This record gives sequence, structure tokens and C-alpha cells, in this order.
Amino acid sequence: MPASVRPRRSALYMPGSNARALEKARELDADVLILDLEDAVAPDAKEQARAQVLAAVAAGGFGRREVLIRTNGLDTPWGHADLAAAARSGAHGVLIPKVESDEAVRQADRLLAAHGAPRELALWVMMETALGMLNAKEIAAASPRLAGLVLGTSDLAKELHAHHTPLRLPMITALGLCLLAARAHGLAILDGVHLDLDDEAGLEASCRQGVELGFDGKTLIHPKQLAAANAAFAPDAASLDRARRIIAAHAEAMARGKAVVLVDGRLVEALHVAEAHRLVALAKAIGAEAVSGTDLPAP
Ligand SMILES: CC(C)(COP(=O)(O)OP(=O)(O)OC[C@H]1O[C@@H](n2cnc3c(N)ncnc32)[C@H](O)[C@@H]1OP(=O)(O)O)[C@@H](O)C(=O)NCCC(=O)NCCSC(=O)C[C@H](O)C(=O)O
Ligand SMILES: [Mg+2]
Repeated sequence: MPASVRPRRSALYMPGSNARALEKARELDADVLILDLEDAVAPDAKEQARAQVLAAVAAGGFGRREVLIRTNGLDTPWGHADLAAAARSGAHGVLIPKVESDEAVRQADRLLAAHGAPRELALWVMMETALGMLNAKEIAAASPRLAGLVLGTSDLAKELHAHHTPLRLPMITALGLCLLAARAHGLAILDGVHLDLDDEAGLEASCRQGVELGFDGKTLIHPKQLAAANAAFAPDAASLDRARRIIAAHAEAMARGKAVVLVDGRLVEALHVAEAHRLVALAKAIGAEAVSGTDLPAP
């Protein structure tokens, strides 16, 4: 499945040290699972979490879900061993935190290759520092193994001394830089987490904003956040209906030798048709996966 139509509406973090969460992940309606060895795991539990995550990935049973392992940073006591272990774990991807330069991406790439990672193992990077944001363009272009960017808005807010506000204005420049870099280089991009587990309206608004900005999906910290992200990042019935009508009307216009047509009073050109095809393909992929339940090959 091309990366652009693989559904990544919801990406749920879970601590690698939490056996119950890893078990539960096999039945949750998440498109992506991020098995975390970094911030959700206490220093004393790092080795145990790594072993537990490797065992869980080897055991499989995650079905259609895309499985990423988030390692510790390569400048920490655990980062290299995490990366070496993830290289041949069978996960779909490895997510490196706090990446700040293109050289950091290439270093991770070299280490993965040195540890026998298959070519299909995807590299993902967390964008969550001021320097990382300023280098987003170079980071996004650094390796053919790179598949996506994940926003780390909690670390970013801490670095910027910024506040978490409903409209996320303090973050908007950073979100925009990452979106530009990801789209310029054909990468997937996932939005940051919503920390308040009791704020359903805030989560929905944040998902909606993520959709409007152009993210593929949202990272989440609790299963109760899955439904909101899955609903927001899937094309709704009205958008799908319009997409299908755009495709049909434009094909008819082209057959009459015209490159433009009006649909519901709005101008439609080839660029709108391309976006309509993307929406239809995404909806099909979501529908197909919802009923398949079988293990997907690595993207
Ligand atoms: C926040 C939590 C610690 C809450 O956990 P808990 O108190 O166990 O919640 P519940 O009792 O409501 O749980 C109900 C059931 O759901 C399971 N559960 C809970 N969370 C998860 C999860 N994330 N994945 C899978 N399953 C989960 C519980 O086991 C319960 O199951 P059952 O026994 O059947 O009832 C907890 O949610 C949690 O640890 N969340 C993840 C935290 C995390 O991973 N943080 C790090 C990533 S965020 C980050 O770092 C962002 C980025 O880097 C940045 O800078 O922004
Ligand atoms: Mg972080």
C-alpha cells in the first residue's frame, strides 16, 4: 500500500514496561502502535521494557496495526542497544526521539544497517526541539529509509517555555515547518498528543485542527482517545460523496475536451481530482483494514 494511503489516523503510545498495555494493544482500534522505550519508561525499567517489547513484537498478533518501537536517544545509555534490538525485531519501524539534524538521521540509518535491519524497516523521527524544527527541511531529506515525522509537542512546549493552549498558536510555526518538510519529501506526519484525558471537546478540536493543517493522524496516550482521532482523520461521508462526484464530473469534462468543470458551483481542475482520488483511496484502505484483521506487510 503506498505510504500516502496507508491509514495512520491514530497512533497510540504505550509504555514498553506495561505488559497489560502491550497485550491490550492487539485488540485496540489503533492504526499505529508506538511501543515506547523512552519517556514512558523509568530508568530502572529500561532493560526489562526492551526485552518485553521485543518479545511482544516477536509474538505478533497485532493484525493490521503498524508497529513502531520508540527507542531512547542515541546519546543516552540505552539508545544504541535499543536500536540494535529494534533493527531485527520484526517491527514495521523504529522511532528515534529528539532528532535535531540530518546527521542524526544518517547515524541511525547506519546503525540500523550495521545491525542487519531489513530494507523495509522504516525509520521515523520525533520532531520536538527548537533546533530540530529549524533543521526540519534537512532532516526530512536525510535518508531513503525515513518514512515519517512525529510531533513531540510536550517536549517542544517545555523547550519553548510555551503554553498548551486550545488553538496551539505557540506551536503553529513548528507544526508548519514540519508539515512543509514532510510533504516536500513525501513523508507521513503525525500530530502531537493531547495530554488532558478528561477533555473530550479539547481532543476533538485538536484532532480537527490537525486534519485542517494536513496531518495524517494524531499520536495518543490512552485508548479512550482512539475514537476521536479515527473519526476525525477519516474522510466523512459528505467529503467522500463530493470526491466521487468530482472524479466523475472531471472525467466527463475531459471526454468533452475540457480541463475544468463546476461541481456544486465550485471550480474543479486536475489538482482537485488528485486530492479526490487520495480521499477515496484512504477511505477504501480504512474500510478494507477494518474488515481484514490479518497481519499487514511492512509499508
Ligand atoms: C496515562 C496512563 C498512565 C493511564 O493508565 P491507567 O491508569 O492504567 O489507565 P486506565 O485505568 O484508564 O486504563 C484502562 C485500560 O486501558 C489500558 N491502557 C491504558 N493506557 C493504555 C495505552 N497507552 N495503551 C494500551 N492500553 C492502555 C489499561 O491497561 C487498562 O486496561 P484494562 O486492564 O483492560 O482495564 C496510561 O494510559 C499510559 O501509560 N499512557 C501512555 C503514556 C505514554 O506512553 N507516554 C509517553 C508518550 S507521550 C510523549 O512522550 C510525547 C512526546 O514525546 C512529546 O514530547 O510530546
Ligand atoms: Mg518527547
